[in-house]
Order: sequence, then C-alpha cells, then structure tokens
Amino acid sequence: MRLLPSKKVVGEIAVPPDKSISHRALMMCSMSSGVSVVHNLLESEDTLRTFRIIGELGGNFRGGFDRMEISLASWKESLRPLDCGNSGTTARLMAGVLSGKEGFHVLFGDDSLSGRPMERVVRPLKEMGASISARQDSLLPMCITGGKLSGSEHSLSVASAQVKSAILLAGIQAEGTTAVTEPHCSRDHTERLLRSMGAKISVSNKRVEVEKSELLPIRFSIPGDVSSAAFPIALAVLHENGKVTIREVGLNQGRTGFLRLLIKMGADIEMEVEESLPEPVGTIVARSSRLIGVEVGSDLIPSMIDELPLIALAGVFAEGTTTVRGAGELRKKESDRISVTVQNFRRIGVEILEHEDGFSVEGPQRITGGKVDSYGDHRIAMLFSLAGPLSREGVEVTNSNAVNVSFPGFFKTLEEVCQ
Ligand SMILES: O=C(O)C1=C[C@@H](OP(=O)(O)O)[C@@H](O)[C@H](O)C1
Ligand SMILES: C=C(OP(=O)(O)O)C(=O)O
Repeated sequence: MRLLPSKKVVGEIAVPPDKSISHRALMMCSMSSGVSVVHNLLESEDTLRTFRIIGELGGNFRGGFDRMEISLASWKESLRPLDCGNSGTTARLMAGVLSGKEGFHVLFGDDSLSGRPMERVVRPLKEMGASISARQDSLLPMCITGGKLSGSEHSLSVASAQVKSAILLAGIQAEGTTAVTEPHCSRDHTERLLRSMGAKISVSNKRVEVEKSELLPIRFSIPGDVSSAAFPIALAVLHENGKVTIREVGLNQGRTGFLRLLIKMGADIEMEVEESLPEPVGTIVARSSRLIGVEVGSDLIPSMIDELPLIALAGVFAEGTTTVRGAGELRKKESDRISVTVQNFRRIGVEILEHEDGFSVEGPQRITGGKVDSYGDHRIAMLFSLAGPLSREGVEVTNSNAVNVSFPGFFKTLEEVCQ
C-alpha cells in the first residue's frame, strides 16, 4: 500500500470495537451459566480466532458480530488442535480458561505467536494444578490437560493483563482464593467483566483476588477500541491541518496512557466520558498541535503498551528529545517492535536511536519517504501508514494487510480523513 502526502486530515470517524474486550466477552460469556447478549463485537482476524476456538469447544453463537447471543451448555474436548493464529490474547487467556476444563487441549499459533513467551502463563497455571507441556517448556504449541485447580498467590515480575487474566480465569474455576499482584497496573477489562458477571472479586491497588465463582450471563455493548483510535488521533495532532472526532470509544484509564502522554507533550486533545459501566465510553476530539519532547518510564508503559511505537512518530515532530525506556516487552509482541520501528524510520529518512528497552528521537525532523515493511505486525503497518500523509514524498508499506488483525477497514478510514 502506498500512502501519499496529504493536505488535510479532517473528519468524524468510527473506530472498530475493542479487541481486548471482544476476546474477553467471547470467552467469559461462554463460561457463564446462561445466554449473554453482546453488542458490537470486533470481527477481525484475532477475535475470529477466539470465536472459532470457543465454537470448537461447544460454544453456541446466534446472530452476528453486531449483536450476538453467546452461550455454552457443556465444554467438550476438541478433536483438533486449537489455532490461535497471530493472537497472544487468545493463546494466553484460553490457557487460563482451559486449565479448568476437563480434557486434552492443544493450542498453537502462526510463526510470530510461536516465538512469543508462554512460560509466563504456563508456570502459574501449573502451580494451580494444571498439567501443561509446551515446546521447549515455554513456547507454542502447548498441551493442557485441564481439571481440578486450587487457588494460589502470584506476583508478576512484569505487568501483563494477559497473564493476570489467564490466572483470574483459572482462579474463578479453582478451589480457594487466587491472587495476582502486578508491579504496575495493567488494563482491568477482565476484572470489570468478572464483577459485572457476579464473580467474587476484590481489587486493591495492584492486587486482585478472586474466589471460585459461577458467572452470570450479561448484556452489554463493547465500545470502540482506543488503541485503534490512537492512529487517526496521532495523525490529526501531527498534521499541520488536522481535526478528527471519534465517538463511542473506550476511555478506560488503563488504556488511555498514550492520549494523556500526547496531552503532556502539548497536544490539543479533548476526552469526555459519557457513560461508565461496565467500561468508560466517550468522545475524543484531536487537533493539530505543536509538541515538545518527553521521557516515558516504566510506570506508564502498561497503559500505553500497544501505542509505544506511535510515541516515536510523535517524537519525530516534537521539539527536543523524546525517549522511551523500560519497554523491553515491546520486543516480545507480534514483531520485535523496538527493532522494526527503528529500522523502518531509518528507511524513510528519520534519525532514531535504539536502546535495549526503548528508543530516543531528536525532533523536529521531516519525513522524506520511502519503502518500509510491516513484518506482519498490524500496529507497525498502521504506524508507518501514518508516516505517508505526513511525509514529503509518500511511504510504501509492504505486507500492509496485517491491519486486519485489529482494524479491518483501516485504509478506508485513512482515505476518509486524508484530503
Ligand atoms: O490483555 C490484553 O488484551 C492485552 C494485553 C497487552 O499484552 P500484555 O499482557 O502482554 O502486556 C497488550 O499488548 C495486548 O495487545 C492485549
Ligand atoms: C500485542 C497485541 O496483541 P496480542 O498480544 O493479543 O497478539 C496487539 O494487539 O498489539
């Protein structure tokens, strides 16, 4: 896909439903005792993996992704290995769910997911009594023999909503109390849904505790994905002639770190929460702004984990130095997001410094243009697609269809706002 320089970035747009919440809705509604009704589920490559896996395990779905009735009368063993594709959330959260389900379950993924660390869920789930074996002890494919679990205490060395959620989803099936403590707070979508579905859960600061619980069915609507919204918002802020409005988008504090960081850098962004249960939802308006460089440390990382590469783009346009440190986790995503961000920026004429756990950019710089690769990573495909409209000569992104992992219709949305 070739993205050309643009004169303006304006419009009111919708973003796709939240990916994190969609995965959880599909899994947790299937774990409940009746029929749940969920509006506005994300239909993307990643969430389709979770949808199909739950279907293989006995899930019942009526309707479409705009309004789906979800139930599961009795969990069955799948005769086939369960394909998680590119989706870390599917693999890790399903490991938690399946640890408590009788039977032999095999999870596998694509080349990217097969290289991502799974030991972080294997170890705590084994401690709870699950029998799990994984390739080289820590990689997919992974075989889980589910059954009786007992609650235990877990202290995470790295904040991770996926690991926390895997433990909690096993915890509500375990005898006794299960507790997870994180070094910094990660997104709390699982905790919010558990509470809304009647689970015995208590949260105090960075510690979450659950007891064995039966989940009640729920009716709710999933908001727009703020991680997807971050792309058009960054484009409007960084373009000299930009204004973008996005309504009905999720504004959970655990997810809005990037927007708050842009505001700290001087961005003109308004966020208004209009509804708050089970998730805060509202409107974002973003306008062209002059930014100043900023330093991001490890405490802020979890609330902007998927938006961190976008900070490098903001740094290119900001006055002074922008530095991200303490973000080693970025090397364990769909691609090594530190390395590919740095390589791609250099290809389009930007000077950027790579650190083991982040990067530094000295701004302002102009983006000349050129050819980059997404390395099959949706967030990298979207990041460098924004560089096109902001460049002098345009940017070509190869393997750009990776956007379908989280934001089908991304290029149509970009076309709508770039005039
Ligand atoms: O729980 C989730 O839905 C997610 C948690 C984050 O991963 P980690 O838990 O590995 O930080 C994030 O990067 C991912 O896109 C989605
Ligand atoms: C890291 C991501 O997702 P996952 O871990 O589910 O593959 C992401 O969406 O950026």
